[in-house]
Amino acid sequence: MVTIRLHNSRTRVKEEFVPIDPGNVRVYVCGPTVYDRAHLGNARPVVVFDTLFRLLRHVYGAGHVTYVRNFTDVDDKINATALARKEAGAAGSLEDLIAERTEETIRWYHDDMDALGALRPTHEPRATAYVGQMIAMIGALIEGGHAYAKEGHVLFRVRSFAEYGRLSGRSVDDMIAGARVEVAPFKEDPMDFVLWKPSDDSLPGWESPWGRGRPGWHIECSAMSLALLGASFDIHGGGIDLQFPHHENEVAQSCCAHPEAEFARVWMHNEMLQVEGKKMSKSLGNFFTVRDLLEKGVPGEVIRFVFLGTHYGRPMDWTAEKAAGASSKLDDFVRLVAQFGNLEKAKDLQPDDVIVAALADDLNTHAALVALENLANTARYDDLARNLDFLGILSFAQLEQRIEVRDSAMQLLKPYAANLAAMREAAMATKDFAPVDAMKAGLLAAGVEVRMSKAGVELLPGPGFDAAKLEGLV
Ligand SMILES: Nc1ncnc2c1ncn2[C@@H]1O[C@H](COP(=O)(O)OP(=O)(O)OP(=O)(O)O)[C@@H](O)[C@H]1O
Ligand SMILES: [Zn+2]
Repeated sequence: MVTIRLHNSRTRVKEEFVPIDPGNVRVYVCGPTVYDRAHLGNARPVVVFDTLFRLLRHVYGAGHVTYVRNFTDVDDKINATALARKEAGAAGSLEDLIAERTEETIRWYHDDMDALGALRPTHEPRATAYVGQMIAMIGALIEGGHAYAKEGHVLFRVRSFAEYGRLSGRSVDDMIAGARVEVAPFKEDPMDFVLWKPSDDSLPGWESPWGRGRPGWHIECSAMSLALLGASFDIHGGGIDLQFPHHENEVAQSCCAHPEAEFARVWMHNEMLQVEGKKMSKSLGNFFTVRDLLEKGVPGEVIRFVFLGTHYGRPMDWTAEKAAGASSKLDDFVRLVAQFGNLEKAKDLQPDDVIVAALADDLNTHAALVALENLANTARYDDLARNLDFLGILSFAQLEQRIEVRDSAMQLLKPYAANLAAMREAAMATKDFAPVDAMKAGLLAAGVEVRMSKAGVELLPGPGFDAAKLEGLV
């Protein structure tokens, strides 16, 4: 069996990964708060943990991995978005507007992440479907002395958990000194964080022993991971921006509610997608959405390929150069598979050992891409196709479609190639090359790659090939 090694942010070392139950390897990743389109930064953890999911499925079997990624569909940012729409005159109750917004955002999210080749997780729980479990967990925390209710709020008593700060490597006192903790009259200690808060009539709320209210963000993940994966599971992932306070608070809640269990054994954090050295984020306003890029004609496989070029533990920038490089490399791969590969044979192959070993080494995706290129350079075209599919860059279905489009374009271009060859013949005699040049320019404008040599004229569909632009060329 392949040995997987992962950098565990909890222990801060790269460790051999040993699942609690190899028959059911369990992974939880914090998903999006669904109030708006995902920006490119939000897509990074999706690609990173999809790659992990694919590796685990390969090593332990597709039916032996449970991957949970939640939707946070109750949150003050969602309420604010819906309220703004209501104030702008949108029809329907606030609750309807909230439901409409979260449904719409979840659809967008699926469309965008599907385009990046991300497999759907095994479960995608919505927080609003687990409020009962959250209330139960909060009740247990109060009973155990780890939380207290005051003025309709329930707060987690941070000082009751000696290990608070372990995950992010901070002491409680440092945190108080450095953090923007909210001081509130209902808190015993400024570090204490909200498990439950009261909702007035204008806000979504659930009945609870502490009055009508809604959960805090952190308890959502603790309750959903418990419900779907149990009190101890293998891997918990998310962006490094969530390590503190979100993950620290998840640990505190889950470990105090279930002291007999270990919660997440391995913690993995992806570094940030940056814009000029700063985290891409909604609050800084320095973002563009995945949809923006897709609509600009940057296909999902190019985005994924660029992401895989940098190790998840390192910050990275998105640049047009990287996208152009990825795009031309992928075009080369497709051309090679189309010309020399056999997809039916490729489907029977196993993923390449070197690529699997690279991923097993703490998801060394950069090395995996180098190995992929090596398959192309050593004429292993069926393996190339197999591993494009394995890495989620181009599935077999996408490859088939690309090859079909390419073949029909080649068919379409045949008469143009014959024509151009004839024009060149004629120009040799008349010495007037202007018609040849005009034809060539027209073909280039239609995204056609023109190769003219002594041997003849070859026309190939290039990346921006547009058949409609061929009209009127002959
Ligand atoms: N710039 C980024 N690079 C990589 N991952 C990011 C980036 N920004 C957010 N994430 C990750 O995206 C996931 C979804 O997070 P969440 O829904 O909380 O983001 P958000 O609040 O919409 O983003 P923002 O941080 O822009 O306000 C989390 O795992 C988070 O760590
Ligand atoms: Zn979470």
